[in-house]
Amino acid sequence: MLEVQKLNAWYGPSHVVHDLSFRVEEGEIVALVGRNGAGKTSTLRAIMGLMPRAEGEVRFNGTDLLPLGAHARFRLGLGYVPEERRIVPGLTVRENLQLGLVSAGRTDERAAIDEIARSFPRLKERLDQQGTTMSGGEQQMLAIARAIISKPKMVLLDEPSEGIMPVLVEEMGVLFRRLRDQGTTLLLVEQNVEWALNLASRAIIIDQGELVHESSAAALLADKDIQDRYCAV
Ligand SMILES: Nc1ncnc2c1ncn2[C@@H]1O[C@H](COP(=O)(O)OP(=O)(O)OP(=O)(O)O)[C@@H](O)[C@H]1O
Repeated sequence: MLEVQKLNAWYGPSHVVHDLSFRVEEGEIVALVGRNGAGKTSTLRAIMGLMPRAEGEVRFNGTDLLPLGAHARFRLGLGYVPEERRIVPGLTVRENLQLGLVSAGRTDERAAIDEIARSFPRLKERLDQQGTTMSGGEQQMLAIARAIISKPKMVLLDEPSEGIMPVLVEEMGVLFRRLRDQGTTLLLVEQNVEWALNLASRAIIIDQGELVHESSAAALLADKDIQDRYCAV
């Protein structure tokens, strides 16, 4: 579904992603891990068209994404939950969800919001509340809901469990498994390595912008040496 070939990316003069190649198959959860500053966020941003400069090839269901703008990538069915969540201040939960529909060009608004509210009971009770007045974990759930309301084929998630209380992290895991079972493909960047590896079928590690390890998630879960070498905080 997603084929990344010799991807390179830069912030100005700093070259932060180096010849990165990996694939994500349809319907799987892939964990992308590595220590702080390894280049995980930059990789997701390059896939989404949000890096100042990116070169190489990123194919999504055969279409080369790099020549396309970020908006066109959303429309092809790629969803993105950035690390900083970007819940819009001054807008209610419902209005934040509507933004997800608008950017994907989906118009059956009432049905879409009813449907998403069933999957996120915590949001259902708060549809008319300001999004930014919710807890950090609830805002993260809103950011995820906003990304999946348009039914993307694949979602890139940047450290969704960061700073979230354990009960919500648990709920998030259930949600990700359900999304996968419904056919959504997930690329999950995480610092919470054990949690991510328990959800994923495959794992990729990047270090200093390069791919240094690729295996089944179970194999990496069992390999504490590699985890310590590349994922220790
Ligand atoms: N806006 C920016 N301008 C310049 N350099 C940046 C910028 N954002 C990140 N970098 C640098 O790019 C490199 C990769 O950072 P990136 O955020 O992709 O790593 P990461 O693995 O996602 O780490 P983290 O877990 O801390 O988010 C780091 O050296 C970082 O300092």
